[in-house]
Amino acid sequence: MKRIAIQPLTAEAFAPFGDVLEAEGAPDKIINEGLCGRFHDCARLDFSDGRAGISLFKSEARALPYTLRMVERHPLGSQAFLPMTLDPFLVIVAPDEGDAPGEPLAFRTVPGQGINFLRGTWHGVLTPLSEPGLFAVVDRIGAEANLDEHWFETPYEIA
Ligand SMILES: NC(=O)N[C@@H](O)C(=O)O
Ligand code: NI
Repeated sequence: MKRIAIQPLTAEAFAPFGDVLEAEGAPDKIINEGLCGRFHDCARLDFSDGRAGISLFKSEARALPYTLRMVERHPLGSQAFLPMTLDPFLVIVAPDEGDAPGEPLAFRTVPGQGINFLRGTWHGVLTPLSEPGLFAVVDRIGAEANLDEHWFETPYEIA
């Protein structure tokens, strides 16, 4: 298997694939009588003609090295994963190369980071690294099929 090294998640490296949500640095606005900082409008959400929904995912943790067999994408909407714990998790994306994914990239979040996949971004399914893998997920709600999967001929080892 080809090995993919896990790198730290940064907004710059992730920008072609989505957004990193984190309350770092100066907030955009101080609210609530000066007791709260608002980090405003952090993600590029897109639900085409559907509507936004918030779901909760409670996922089993994965061990490293992680065998990546498949990536998926949602052609009709973005998908945000907002951890409800402070545990880092694994984020896997792949560039689109002629409607098929290219070589994946793997990132590890730091506590307090969430992510938003842009509409149509190839990504691995939710991969927590600790239990409970509890996340709020903001994505498109609609009756249409919104999932393309690509199974790799040869899996990758993520470590
Ligand atoms: N299928 C589903 O709801 N989850 C995936 O989209 C995922 O990215 O985990
Ligand atoms: Ni997804």
